[in-house]
Amino acid sequence: MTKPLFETVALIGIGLIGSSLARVIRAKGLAGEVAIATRSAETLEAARALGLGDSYFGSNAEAVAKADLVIVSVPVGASEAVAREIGPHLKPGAIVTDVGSTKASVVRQMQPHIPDTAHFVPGHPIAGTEQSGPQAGFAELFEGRWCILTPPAGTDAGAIARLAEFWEACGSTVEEMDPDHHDLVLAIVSHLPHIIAYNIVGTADDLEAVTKSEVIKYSASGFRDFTRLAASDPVMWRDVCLHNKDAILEMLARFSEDLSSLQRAIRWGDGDKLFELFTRTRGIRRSIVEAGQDTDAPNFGRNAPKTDAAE
Ligand SMILES: NC(=O)C1=CN([C@@H]2O[C@H](COP(=O)(O)OP(=O)(O)OC[C@H]3O[C@@H](n4cnc5c(N)ncnc54)[C@H](O)[C@@H]3O)[C@@H](O)[C@H]2O)C=CC1
Ligand SMILES: O=C(O)C(=O)Cc1ccc(O)cc1
Repeated sequence: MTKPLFETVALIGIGLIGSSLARVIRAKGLAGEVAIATRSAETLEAARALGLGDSYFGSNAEAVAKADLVIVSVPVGASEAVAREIGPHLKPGAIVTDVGSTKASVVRQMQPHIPDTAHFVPGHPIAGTEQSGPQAGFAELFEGRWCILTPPAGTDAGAIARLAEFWEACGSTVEEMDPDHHDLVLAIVSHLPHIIAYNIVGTADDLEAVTKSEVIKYSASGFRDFTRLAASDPVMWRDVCLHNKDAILEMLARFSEDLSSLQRAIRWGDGDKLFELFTRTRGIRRSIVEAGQDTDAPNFGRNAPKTDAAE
């Protein structure tokens, strides 16, 4: 086995993403030692039972003391609390990163607590599923996926390169981006689809005539795809909405305008307009498939083993 990229990696938060990292680190020998801390004692015990790490800590501060790389994988609303706890205990030269789905807010929350002696390089793997918890992770999650890094100006280039090397070893392709740009792009390609899914499933559930058994019985694959997204973790997605508020509201405004236009076309029987839009969007799907970005739905969970939580 080749030399590990990092002597000790600390994983703060051991849910879907943290546990997938633990598994790929072990599978590819990317660290000499993996230290794990998470908020609840129950989750820590679950991680221990799954054998995800080498050492387990009830305190985030204790877990980072020896670490060369610290990866924070918690809901974005918990980022500041975690940074405040770990900041004073970081080893000089340590790299601190995160995996949060929003970036500008995470930078605002964490950066003030990271000492100058450490390197802060925020990140976001564009890889996940609707599941959560330490049982849900799998080593192949990051394979063939993008990982976006949003280092603040002036970040040590060597630290960025080492983190990029880590993500590449996990199977990802790394891109650098400005945090605000990241938040705008992700608002339309990831956050809005989830919000729309939560909304349509909620609307269907509210309609007495098609509730419960009929929603399940007659749901065609289109609606089923929405129910998968709408089964995503409520804490995580509450935090994404609260912490990428401006970009999401901007994209929702655009979305509502376009939806009104579609509504008008249906009301006035404007078949040409409907045909033009549906033809254009079909082309977009085809170009995604041709680019090898998608094989078949559901895209993001393609390698996920079936677990009870998935049912
Ligand atoms: N689920 C997904 O598909 C993806 C999620 N992300 C991001 O990754 C992060 C983690 O998400 P998941 O792993 O899916 O969530 P999860 O719910 O599976 O795991 C979250 C973990 O954080 C722990 N935690 C919460 N507050 C904490 C605190 N103060 N200190 C220590 N641990 C704490 C929980 O105990 C749990 O182990 C989120 O920021 C999310 O936006 C990024 C890409 C994909
Ligand atoms: O399950 C899906 O379809 C996803 O979209 C997973 C996902 C969720 C959040 C992210 O920040 C990145 C990927």
